Amino acid sequence: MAAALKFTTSFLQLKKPDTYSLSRFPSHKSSLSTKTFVPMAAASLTSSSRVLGLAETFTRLKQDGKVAFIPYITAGDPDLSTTAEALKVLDSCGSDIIELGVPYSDPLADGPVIQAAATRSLARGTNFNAILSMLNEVVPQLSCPIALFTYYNPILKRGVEKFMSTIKDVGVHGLVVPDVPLEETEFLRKEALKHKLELVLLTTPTTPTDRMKAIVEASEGFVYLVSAIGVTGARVSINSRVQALIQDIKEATDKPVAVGFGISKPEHVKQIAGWGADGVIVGSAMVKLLGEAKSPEEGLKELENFTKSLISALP
Ligand SMILES: O=P(O)(O)OC[C@@H](O)[C@@H](O)c1c[nH]c2ccccc12
Repeated sequence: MAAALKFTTSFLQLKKPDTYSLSRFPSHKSSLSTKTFVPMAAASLTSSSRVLGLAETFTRLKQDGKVAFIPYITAGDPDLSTTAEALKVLDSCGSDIIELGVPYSDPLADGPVIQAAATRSLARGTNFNAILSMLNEVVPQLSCPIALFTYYNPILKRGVEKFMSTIKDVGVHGLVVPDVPLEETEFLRKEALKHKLELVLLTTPTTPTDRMKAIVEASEGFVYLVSAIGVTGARVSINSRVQALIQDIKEATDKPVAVGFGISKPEHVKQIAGWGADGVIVGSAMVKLLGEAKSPEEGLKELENFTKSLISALP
């Protein structure tokens, strides 16, 4: 899919930056129901212990016979303070990896829900530096790793080397770039490896076998299997071809395979886990709850309930 996506340079010049401050929320514990589960890992996190990376997370889950739950949300929608709380809610509910999207003005691979979220976030003035300062404060409070999700243009604007060192400094573990041209993937991968970042690559139902094999060979952390043709967005049902696609990938690599696109119900999660996926990725359904709620507090509560309903469907 990456090669199909032309890469654009129309990154919006942002208006008044959305400064990040948690002042709107008391400590997130009190903004969540008292029975909120805090995973043992978080409870036992000390200054000496560290958050596992993406590949390590899958290794640990596989040893426990578990499937990774990987939510995606758009940074700054409805605002960065809510994003900070949402990251903690998703972590406290037991998410294994969180994909955090950098809003972009030309999100070619995104459907209407995530496009609207990016538009709202950019209209608020969300910028990359504000996202970094939020992450700098929130990542140390999380027990699961963050995979930053960005289109290629914001990386090029900052410079690949500078981009990689900057996100590493705030504790990001992985990177997902859906529109990096195939011929530039190797360079991006080398720079990511230099900064101990895991660059996750994507394969799709229409990716030729030879190219899929090259992608899974080069992908770090896990392989992202896009389940459907087209753009992101909740689907009524999941393409039954995904089962065979997962097996094809597993014949080509021992790396974990996580499936995304369209997943929006517990039965989707159960189905994909039953097909042998090592992880499930849910974006639009999460983004919709957060971005379209009557208030941030309501959005966070709905996000918590929805996340728990999906995680409870995993083995
Ligand atoms: O939104 P969905 O259909 O649940 O799919 C996950 C997706 O949101 C997330 O992984 C993602 C957000 N934007 C993307 C662009 C390309 C590939 C993947 C993505």
